[in-house]
Amino acid sequence: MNTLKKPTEQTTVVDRRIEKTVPLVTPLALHDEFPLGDAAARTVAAGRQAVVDVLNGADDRLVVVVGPCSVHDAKAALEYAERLAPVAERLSDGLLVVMRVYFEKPRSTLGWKGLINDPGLDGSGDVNRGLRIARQLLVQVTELGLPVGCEFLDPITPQYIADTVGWGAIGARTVESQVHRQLSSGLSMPIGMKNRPDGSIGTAVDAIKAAAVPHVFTGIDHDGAPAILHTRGNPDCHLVLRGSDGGPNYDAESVAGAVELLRTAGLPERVVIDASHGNSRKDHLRQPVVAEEIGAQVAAGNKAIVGVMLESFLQAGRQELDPTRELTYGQSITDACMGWETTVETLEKLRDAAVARRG
Ligand SMILES: O=C[C@H](O)[C@H](O)COP(=O)(O)O
Ligand SMILES: C=C(OP(=O)(O)O)C(=O)O
Repeated sequence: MNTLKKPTEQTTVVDRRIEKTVPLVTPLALHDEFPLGDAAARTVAAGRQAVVDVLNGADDRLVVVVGPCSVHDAKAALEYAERLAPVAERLSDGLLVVMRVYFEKPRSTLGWKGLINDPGLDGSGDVNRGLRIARQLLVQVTELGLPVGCEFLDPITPQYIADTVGWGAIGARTVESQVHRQLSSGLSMPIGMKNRPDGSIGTAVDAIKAAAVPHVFTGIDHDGAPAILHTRGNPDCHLVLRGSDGGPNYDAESVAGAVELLRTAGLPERVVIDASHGNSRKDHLRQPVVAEEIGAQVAAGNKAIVGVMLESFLQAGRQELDPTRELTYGQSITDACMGWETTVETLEKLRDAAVARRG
């Protein structure tokens, strides 16, 4: 219910297209309900620092951000995390594994906008429930010792979940947005800036520069009260090459071009490469091939490649969100993902590539 009291004349001009307003849980209440324990907080802090060390060349491993395109079922996502944790440990001499736990989906036009926005998968928009499920899962995954990666899309939600996140992304569709650049300047973890869907890398380079410095913008504080946020600037933003509508940009020539752009901009020469999206043309069968080609560049000594992103779930492929039939357990309802076995093989090859580069 909108409770603003207004004179009659004003009621004819205010909120003409707001159907209803529902109170939102406060960040503090959600933190109290699902607290991040000491061990989980250590996982977050250590994960962030390890990513920064890889970005800065102090750690010669590859960061691999791997997991479902989106979480729509917390049970399946937790099962995935339970499988991933021991694999991450086994390959930790070459890889720093961060699990993709994505709750916010930017859409090209329309579509399901992710579990925080619509946990019922039916357009009912129960954001309070979505935030609860999301935070609980994030805490559970970090309790397994796995650092978590999220895309930040809504400028309000970080207050609810950002303390659990080890690595963040600003997506291809929002990398040009001042709101997201300001937000990144205040986020506590390293942020990957993706190239634009049309392929513009310059826009992501601009985002890295913009987020590196302090900003002042409006948001909410932990009590949920409106607040003016003064940020410190984020020195740990970096480029993510995700291909484009026109084709991939993971090949050696494209990577060299991107690194040159970073060098010319006076930025550290480091890139994460997303093997999915424009680089696989959203074909999950292409992802292991792309990852292998990225691995070959790494094994040949390319030190600018500091990370790889993979979209992977328990079951290969994707399914339509169809209310008339039951969903297949552990399969993506957004972009197609690699299945579990292929994921493990791909991670093992990337680990070998990182170890070969060291040698
Ligand atoms: O990662 C997921 C999708 O690529 C992204 O949300 C855009 O999806 P859409 O083009 O199907 O809307
Ligand atoms: C939406 C995503 O990617 P992009 O912004 O590159 O399309 C994603 O990684 O979920």
